[in-house]
Amino acid sequence: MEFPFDVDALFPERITVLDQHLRPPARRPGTTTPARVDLQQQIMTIIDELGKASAKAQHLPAPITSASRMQSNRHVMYILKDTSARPAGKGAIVGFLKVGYKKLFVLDDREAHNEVEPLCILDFYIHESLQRHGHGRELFQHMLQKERVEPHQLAIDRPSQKLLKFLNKHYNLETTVPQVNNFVIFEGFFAHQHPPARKLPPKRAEGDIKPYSSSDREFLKVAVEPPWPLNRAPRRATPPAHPPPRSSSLGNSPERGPLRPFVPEQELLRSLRLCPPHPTARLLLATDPGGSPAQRRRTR
Ligand SMILES: CC(=O)SCCNC(=O)CCNC(=O)[C@H](O)C(C)(C)COP(=O)(O)OP(=O)(O)OC[C@H]1O[C@@H](n2cnc3c(N)ncnc32)[C@H](O)[C@@H]1OP(=O)(O)O
Repeated sequence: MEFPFDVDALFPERITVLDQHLRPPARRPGTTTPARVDLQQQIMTIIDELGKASAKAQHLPAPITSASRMQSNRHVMYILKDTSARPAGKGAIVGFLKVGYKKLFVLDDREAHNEVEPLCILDFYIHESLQRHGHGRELFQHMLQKERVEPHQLAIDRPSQKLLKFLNKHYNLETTVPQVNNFVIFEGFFAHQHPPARKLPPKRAEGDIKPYSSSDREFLKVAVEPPWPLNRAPRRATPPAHPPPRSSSLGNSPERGPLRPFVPEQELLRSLRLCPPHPTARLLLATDPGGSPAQRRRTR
């Protein structure tokens, strides 16, 4: 992937690691140094283009990786440059891997909920012309070493078939532990929780708790939709004009339909007993004059 500026000078190392600050790496001695703001603009251009290419490769309706999303999240991007081909002496980018810690509720093999904060594979892309040349493995290995994690300790955000094959081939990851969210975890995930699953800080104030295992890809569906099960259609006296969304089963992501009115209170409370609380639900209960504190406690 080529750019109209000198990628080779911008990223002196074969693999560059970027965090939310998008700081330009130190340049090689003797290279002219453009203004810092220009360098950061170049980095933002690279990230945006990589995000678009990755989305296209995965048939996503919109990129899940962009410079602005990097700046507003605590994700880490590993970017691999091509050190062999140097078109017009400006270098090229081979691909990237994006990771980040996320608080998730995952099921173990006894189907019990566990609150964990593992390192997650969020986005991964190698340029089409260079796939199956070992570049993906090189990036992945580098990330594992830097982050000090073992492959079975990772959670993967809705992996593609190619990524599942990749993980199987290079890391023998095959048997998954079925989940009800979009993350895939493999056998062995629960065997070693320290590290990488970060020790969680003391219980946060209720308002701070994030939605149920929110995937980075959620916003691709309906941006303002509340999470499952709050998005289920209310019971209706007359049949709906359209068939209801497919029901979910263990191991599959719940199918999300378009934004619907909230479920009736009793059904909502029943659903909430089955899953961790969500701020939207708390807001509903807090504004409901009939919702007693006892009812509210049941949602914890
Ligand atoms: C959470 C997420 O990010 S999900 C999205 C993952 N990204 C994508 O699907 C985008 C398109 N794919 C890619 O960019 C790349 O194929 C990656 C990132 C998945 C792997 O990078 P590569 O450089 O191709 O991997 P690398 O060369 O190190 O390993 C090759 C192995 O990956 C798997 N793989 C890679 N491409 C394919 C493919 N087209 N079909 C099937 N398996 C594939 C295979 O196991 C392959 O081994 P094989 O060639 O012996 O069958």
